[in-house]
Amino acid sequence: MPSEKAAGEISENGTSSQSSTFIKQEDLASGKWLKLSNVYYADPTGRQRVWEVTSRTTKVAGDLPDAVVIIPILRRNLHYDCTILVKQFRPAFCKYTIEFPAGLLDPNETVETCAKRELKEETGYTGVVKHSTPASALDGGMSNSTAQFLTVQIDGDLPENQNPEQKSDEGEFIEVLTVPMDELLSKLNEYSTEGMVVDSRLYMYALAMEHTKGMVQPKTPK
Ligand SMILES: Nc1nc2c([nH]c(=O)n2[C@H]2C[C@H](O)[C@@H](COP(=O)(O)OP(=O)(O)O)O2)c(=O)[nH]1
Repeated sequence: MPSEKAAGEISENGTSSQSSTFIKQEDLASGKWLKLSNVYYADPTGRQRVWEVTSRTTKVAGDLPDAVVIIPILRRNLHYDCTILVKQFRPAFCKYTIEFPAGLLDPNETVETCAKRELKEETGYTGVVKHSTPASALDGGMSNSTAQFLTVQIDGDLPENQNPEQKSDEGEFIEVLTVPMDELLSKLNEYSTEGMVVDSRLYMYALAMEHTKGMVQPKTPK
């Protein structure tokens, strides 16, 4: 027999019988790039709660994301399809990370223009946008930071992609890694074993590809 739901309990289709509501935001500290705030809200039972939240001071208004992440697909004649990754020192970890190319959206820039600009700056490649996600959460437990993920196809046989040259910003030291799609998960595991921190979205992308290959079968109900 189905049990009675408590107020605010999440139902089977994922909706709540009542919803949480925003009360107010109190800024605690602000630097040049990041802000720390307390967000006060009422939970579905009406009880007031508080959550510590970080946000970027560069956040643009509206539904635009903070950042654009590029999923590059490099196609060349007589080569397996590859993706392009970036290795860089991340002070938050004091370690090198492996990530998809990405960058913050400039004011008045479209996500497509940002994706092409960041891909060019970080890797030297020029490509065509094939797919775009909505703005999605990057770390919802601690930040309101969002990103759109754009799949960009790179024709590696074009003259402009023969000798790709980065256009790095001052203070940016990025190593470009070309990894065959087929070997992505095993390469990421290698990087991890070697002490690098692999970005979780990149990891999940590689893992999902393994799932679709049937090497790791998601369990389905019989
Ligand atoms: N959190 C933080 N962001 C910074 C700092 N300095 C700084 O420039 N930024 C912002 C502005 C930089 O543009 C950005 C660098 O982050 P990346 O993910 O590598 O994106 P990119 O490809 O460079 O746009 O972070 C800082 O000290 N802290």
